Amino acid sequence: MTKFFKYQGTGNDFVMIDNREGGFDDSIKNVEFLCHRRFGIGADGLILIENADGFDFKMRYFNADGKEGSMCGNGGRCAVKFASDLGIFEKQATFIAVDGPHHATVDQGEVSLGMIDVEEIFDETNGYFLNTGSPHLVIFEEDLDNLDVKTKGAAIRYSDYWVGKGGVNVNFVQIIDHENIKVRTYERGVEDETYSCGTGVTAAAIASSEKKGLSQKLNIQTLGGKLGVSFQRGQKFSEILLNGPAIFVFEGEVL
Ligand SMILES: N[C@@H](CCC[C@H](N)C(=O)O)C(=O)O
Repeated sequence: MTKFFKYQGTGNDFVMIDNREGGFDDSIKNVEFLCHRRFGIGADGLILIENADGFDFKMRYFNADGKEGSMCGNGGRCAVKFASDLGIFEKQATFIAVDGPHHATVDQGEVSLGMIDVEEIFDETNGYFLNTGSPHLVIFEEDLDNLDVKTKGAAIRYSDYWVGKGGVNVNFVQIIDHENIKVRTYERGVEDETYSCGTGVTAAAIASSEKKGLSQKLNIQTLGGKLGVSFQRGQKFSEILLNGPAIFVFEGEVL
């Protein structure tokens, strides 16, 4: 039996496993099964909390397709809340993930997560590309409510160009005003629109500030709720913080 916990961060949902003693079957088949919304628990991804020397914990992230992925921002926030609920730390945590060390703070249900520095924004034919721990394309749109995100996002993600680069997450952004944007994301590895994507809204906020002159502290409306992103701009984009809720949903055991 595998003991699991389900968490969500603005509707981006994750199966969480405490794997500090090892033993979890992290095969593609098993992770895909656990994330399956009909045959399994159902989630956009699965996260393992493991031990790591010099850190409070190590986070390993797998997409719903069962493959170990790049960084997940909402998953990172949920991992921090899970580790806090397990009693691994009190208010401040330092953990290691696939993209390097992260610092985070928890204040009840809110988690503020430090993201990796972003070196550069690349102009692409249909948007802006940046890596916030995961690869993201940011496309500005006038009307997000009436956009077919799944069809449009999949067409871009599966284009020869992006498949050749290992795939991409596609974020559609509508500017509301100087401090507010709306974001909808097609996620690689889930291969669908998710309710929210942490590394995606981080990319959207940086691109909105840099390319459209918006604030360096933005409120972001996603399908699953509100997130905040702030950062500093120097030679690169640094001190990037992703803030928002990370919520325990239920726990159980699965064969
Ligand atoms: N939902 C995540 C993003 C996870 C990574 C992505 N699916 C990929 O493999 O590129 C987030 O909150 O950042």
